[in-house]
Amino acid sequence: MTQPLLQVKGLTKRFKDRTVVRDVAFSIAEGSCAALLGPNGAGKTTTISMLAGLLQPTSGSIQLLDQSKPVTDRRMFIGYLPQMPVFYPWMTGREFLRYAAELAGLAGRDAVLKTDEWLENVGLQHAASRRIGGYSGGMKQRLGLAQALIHRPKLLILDEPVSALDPAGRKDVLNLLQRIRLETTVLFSTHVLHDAEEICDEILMIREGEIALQGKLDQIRREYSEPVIRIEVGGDPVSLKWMASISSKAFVRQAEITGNRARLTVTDVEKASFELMADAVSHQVAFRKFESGQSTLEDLFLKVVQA
Ligand SMILES: Nc1ncnc2c1ncn2[C@@H]1O[C@H](COP(=O)(O)OP(=O)(O)OP(=O)(O)O)[C@@H](O)[C@H]1O
Repeated sequence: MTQPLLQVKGLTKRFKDRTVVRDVAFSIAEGSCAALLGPNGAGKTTTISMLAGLLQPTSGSIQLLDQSKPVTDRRMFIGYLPQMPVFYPWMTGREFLRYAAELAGLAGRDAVLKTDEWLENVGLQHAASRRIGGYSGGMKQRLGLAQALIHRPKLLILDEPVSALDPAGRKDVLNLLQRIRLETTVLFSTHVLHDAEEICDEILMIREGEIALQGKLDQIRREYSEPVIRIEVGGDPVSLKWMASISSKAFVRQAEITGNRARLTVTDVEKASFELMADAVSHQVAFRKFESGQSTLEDLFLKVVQA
């Protein structure tokens, strides 16, 4: 069993009379990659800021553990990249990273060596002598990652690391995170499920400041996947009337019908497909689309978020 690296209990943050993070509890095992997933305003940045030590919790505990022993030097243990990292645009990439290395406690030759090593790791060696003001969003984010990792932290915490990037920048940063996660435990926040699915093995879904769902991605996928049928019919009165009647079928557990489209959660996908088709043919319904399969994590995410 892998050791927990981070243990959070009862974490709560109130701003004046408003509670924006409420009784959040989770733990992150060494070597895992966890996504804190939630819609805008769910409380991701507030939670991450408390974990990074930038915001004082109203109550609750955050424990960092190294081989089961409490960590005292948080600065060396954690690498952190905020949602909007601030760079000095007049500095070169190399100057900035050297400065970051010194701030992280590295000195002299060690700082120089680490600076070069990380410029190369994030693919910025050729741009190292250029001013950051001329960097693209993806380059800045890679520089931010190098800054967060230069002191070899055990835990890397990132707040929406790819949200502001174009598809190419996003891919660059996700690839880099994929590589890093082989040796560093990663926690990152995102409101994009796809980003979480791409590199993470654990998810924590947060909604209105509370954890709505958490666990291993595979397990959640298995546990919550349900047989689903999606139908689209023509806009004629006969088809629409039939559509409005299908939610009462015995095999339909849940129906979301909007006009000529329906998404049905059913008990048995084969039986339901057969009966729906036979019924539609006998009523002369104009089918445009009929799709059967399992619900996706996206369906679950939307359900959790919209609940
Ligand atoms: N300093 C503050 N004072 C008062 N309310 C705050 C403060 N910081 C955040 N909030 C509120 O707390 C809630 C959660 O904000 P937070 O930034 O943590 O959400 P988020 O999930 O990171 O959202 P986003 O994806 O938009 O960044 C929001 O309603 C926000 O307005």
